[in-house]
Amino acid sequence: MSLKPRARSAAITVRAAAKVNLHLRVGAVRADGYHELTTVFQAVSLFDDVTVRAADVLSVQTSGEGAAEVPDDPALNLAGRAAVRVDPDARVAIEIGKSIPVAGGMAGGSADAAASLLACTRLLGVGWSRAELIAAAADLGSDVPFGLHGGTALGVGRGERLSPVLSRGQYHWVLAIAKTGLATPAVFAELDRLRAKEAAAEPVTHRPDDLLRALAAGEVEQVAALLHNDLQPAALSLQPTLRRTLSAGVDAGALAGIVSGSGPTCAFLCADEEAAVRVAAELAGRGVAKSVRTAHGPVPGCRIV
Ligand SMILES: C[C@@](CO)(OP(=O)(O)O)[C@H](O)COP(=O)(O)OP(=O)(O)OC[C@H]1O[C@@H](n2ccc(N)nc2=O)[C@H](O)[C@@H]1O
Ligand SMILES: Nc1ncnc2c1ncn2[C@@H]1O[C@H](COP(=O)(O)OP(=O)(O)O)[C@@H](O)[C@H]1O
Repeated sequence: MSLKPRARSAAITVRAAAKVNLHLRVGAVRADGYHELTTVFQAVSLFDDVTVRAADVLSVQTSGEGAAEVPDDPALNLAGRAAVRVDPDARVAIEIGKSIPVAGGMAGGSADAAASLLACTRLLGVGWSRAELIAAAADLGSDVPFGLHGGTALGVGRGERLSPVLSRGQYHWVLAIAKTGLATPAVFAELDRLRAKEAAAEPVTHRPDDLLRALAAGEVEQVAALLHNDLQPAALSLQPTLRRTLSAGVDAGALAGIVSGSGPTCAFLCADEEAAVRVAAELAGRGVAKSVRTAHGPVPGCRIV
């Protein structure tokens, strides 16, 4: 007789959002190999859908944007690993419908992990508190707690310790999705290499008070002027063609452009929705990206649909 918690419903689908880092300062390498960082995340309206149902064995199937680059082995797929974190003997079939670019610096895998955690706890009737859910998320990856949280948040530590940020208004983005991805560890390693070469001063990771004030006031132009990413030089060093993408977006009328997290997706903040549609059309015509999307933020974190 099985002592496993019983499945309570046939299938649960959780929708999970992508993120951009409005601000990302990378500090020193810690003893555990991670970098201390300070970041401001904003969840944006590109979504993956993760559906979990009871099954005989654990499996993961991915469809949609970039599915061929996502591992289906549950031991490698972050959504499969999340299911095992909920129950080491989880017998669930996980289906991921991807819209978030893979290895794009938009935390798609982390979003899927967060969605799978939420879906599996519900499906398997695991009565975790919110704190237990967040702790499991942090075990799975630095960006996973933000996948649950959504909205706008300040992240410290390795990015997993979050506090909510007051943000007024909607921000309209154009996302230029690159032909090939960048692996997050490689981008951090490239930053270390560049810093060692330049004998740079000790990096600073203090709270970005000016940006937090601009977000609270809903001043989009001010937010655009304050976008910052310490990983950008490393991403540009690994994919030099991104320089052309960044200038093309600004030439097309965006207020500012930035590499999203570890890249290579370039995110352009626009004055309003109309401007974003114009910039997206112009950028698509220049052929500097595999695809161009518009999105707005902030949007909520994982939710059951
Ligand atoms: C850079 C950021 C910005 O939000 O995300 P992406 O842009 O890649 O999505 C995050 O810091 C990534 O978060 P996540 O993708 O969850 O990373 P993890 O799985 O925790 O770590 C993957 C690898 O990235 C490096 N890493 C990550 C976080 C951190 N604070 N310091 C690091 O050095 C380490 O090499 C680590 O082994
Ligand atoms: N569910 C998943 N979705 C996407 N990538 C995944 C997933 N599970 C594991 N991966 C692996 O993680 C790598 C980085 O994933 P992703 O989260 O898309 O990028 P980033 O860290 O740049 O935001 C991918 O190249 C892939 O090999």
